[in-house]
Amino acid sequence: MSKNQFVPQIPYGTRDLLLREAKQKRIVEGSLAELFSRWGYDEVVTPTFEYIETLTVGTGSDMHQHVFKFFDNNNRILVLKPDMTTPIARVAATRLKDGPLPLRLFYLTNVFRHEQAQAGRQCEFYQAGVELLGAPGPAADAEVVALAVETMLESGLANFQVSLGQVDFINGLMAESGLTPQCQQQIKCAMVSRDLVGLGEILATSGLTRGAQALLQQIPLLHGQEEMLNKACRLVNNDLSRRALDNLADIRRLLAGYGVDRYVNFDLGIIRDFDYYTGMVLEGYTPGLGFPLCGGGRYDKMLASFGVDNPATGFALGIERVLLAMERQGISVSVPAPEVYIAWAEGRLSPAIEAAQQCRKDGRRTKLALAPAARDKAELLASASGYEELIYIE
Ligand SMILES: N[C@@H](Cc1c[nH]c[nH+]1)C(=O)O
Repeated sequence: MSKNQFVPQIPYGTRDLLLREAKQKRIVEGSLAELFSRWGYDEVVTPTFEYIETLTVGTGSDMHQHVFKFFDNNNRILVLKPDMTTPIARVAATRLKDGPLPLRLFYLTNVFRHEQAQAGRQCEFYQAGVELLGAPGPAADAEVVALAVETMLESGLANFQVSLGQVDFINGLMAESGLTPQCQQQIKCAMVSRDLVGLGEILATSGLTRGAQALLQQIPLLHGQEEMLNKACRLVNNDLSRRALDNLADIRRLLAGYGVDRYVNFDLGIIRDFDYYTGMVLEGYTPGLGFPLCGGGRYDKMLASFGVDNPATGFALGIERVLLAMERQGISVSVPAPEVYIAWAEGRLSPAIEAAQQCRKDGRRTKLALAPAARDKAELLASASGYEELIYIE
């Protein structure tokens, strides 16, 4: 073997989805596409890459470090899309701006973010999601939360929870504290990564009173059912946070009508890694997976950045994360078995082709042997590969 033999590799954070995995992905995506259309959502497909100015609208400065960048022939910077919310906001504010509102759009796509790769968390990954544009208020948020729950049920998961937070709850507390924007940002970063020790250290040097520190330190621990919202309401002293809690209670009331409220709880410590959220935020979790299966929320300012001032809300689900959770929980996606294997004796290829074409016309999954084989060998091969039927042409 030559010393410099070429070993083909794939880039960091990418994966080949082979055979069964690719089939499972397609089955899950197919059933989600049907679910979304049953809820009145229409599919959109946008370019894989766009100009950096477009795709980083509202995502926060941190996102610049996480996008894959390259240049076009005119030296303009392009990026691979890190999510679909921004491209959909662009489409809604441009080509779809004169259509009736609200707009209900869905997507199934790969997205790209530079991350520390691990199982269920690659740099290229697949999302199924919806965006509901042009509708303010809890009715739209409740629809999105209910659909997030249905999405996970449709994928085959049973053991999961969708947690709801509200960015204005934390914003109100930050404003109440009088901390500098820089210190507020540090606190939010510690909360995004659920780093309670780091949060404690930042608060200890923040100059806040002990009472104010204790209040902010408690935020990540504020999760539970509706009683927790009442408890949180007693802790805060500002209208923004109180209105945020009322908003969550309104959404929760509507969710009861969808029959999904047992899958929903509250977590006031949720801070998403995109800066564009302006209201309710959601994250879906399942045991055994240390990161959310789905995430989303309300983003009422993003469309204004594209020139059309409309509210919006939505969520996206990580397809590989769902498949990984199902595998870990022993839930199988039933992949259709191969149906017919057509083998043939020496000189009988033409009638075998005819037989194969007939089976395919009849809608049966059919594989045709490409070389002659003895019947006993063909029988062995067909049963080892799990075919339902062998047709042997002699
Ligand atoms: N784009 C977000 C999810 C989302 C959809 N709509 C609103 N938020 C993400 O990838 O996490």
